[in-house]
Amino acid sequence: MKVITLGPEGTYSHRAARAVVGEDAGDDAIQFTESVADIVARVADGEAERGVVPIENSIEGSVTESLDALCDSEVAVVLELVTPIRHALLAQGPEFSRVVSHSQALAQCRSYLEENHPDVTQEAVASTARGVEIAREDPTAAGIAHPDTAGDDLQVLAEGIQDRTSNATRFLVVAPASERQDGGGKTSFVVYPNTNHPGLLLELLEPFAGRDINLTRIESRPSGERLGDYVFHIDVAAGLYEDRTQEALDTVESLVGDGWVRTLGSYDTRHVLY
Ligand SMILES: O=C(O)C(=O)C[C@]1(C(=O)O)C=C[C@@H](O)C=C1
Repeated sequence: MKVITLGPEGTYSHRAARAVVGEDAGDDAIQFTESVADIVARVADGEAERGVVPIENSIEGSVTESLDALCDSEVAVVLELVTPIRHALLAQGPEFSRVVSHSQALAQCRSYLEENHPDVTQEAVASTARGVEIAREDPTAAGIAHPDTAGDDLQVLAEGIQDRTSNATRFLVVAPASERQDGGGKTSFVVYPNTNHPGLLLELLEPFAGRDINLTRIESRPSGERLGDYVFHIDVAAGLYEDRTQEALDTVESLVGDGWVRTLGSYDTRHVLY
């Protein structure tokens, strides 16, 4: 199975993608791109069978680029992967003047950096692994990434530098929309009401609450159409195979007259340790 994820090699997304292709898969089973939106678009276009994208971190919250990509391209979600994230500080030596990493990784290590390296500048790049590549070429740069990315030429200056030991990131495995599943313990929807009136959100959530369906997450993102206009990402702890989920979905669809509801499908959760 061809899987595409965030590169270059060595990102946390790459580590999560390995769980999808299996340990025995060849090197060419995983392809890389440096944009999350591109991962989702290439799966939607049928160029890759699966895509692995980070969606939410326990410290820093949503990966908004991924949420927006799920609105812009039509795909299905077929699996959720949850992995612990333990960051290391990597550089050619202990003297460096800038830290280069993914914005999520920098934010997850905010307290550590403030306490230990208050004077270094912080630069966000497309991935943790891209930051490591920069550190490999530039002695003034340090990366924040998985310690295994250090190789022979970088020193692991500190390990476990995330602000909480419980740090974990949730990844979604996306597939072409035709592979949308009804089976699984969770279901994701994207709802664009395209209207606004008092109690609208309450009306959209009542169909779930009234059927005893637990919401595991709701996130609003700007629709991009106009200020104050939102798209809602809703995850529930129920599968589409259940009557109660179908009934709730029918009610939500009837509420969004000029808007739309995208059903991303049902899926299970796998916890991946590495
Ligand atoms: O840069 C990486 O290594 C990624 O896979 C991206 C990403 C993210 O977007 O959250 C994945 C897991 C960690 O939370 C840090 C960065």
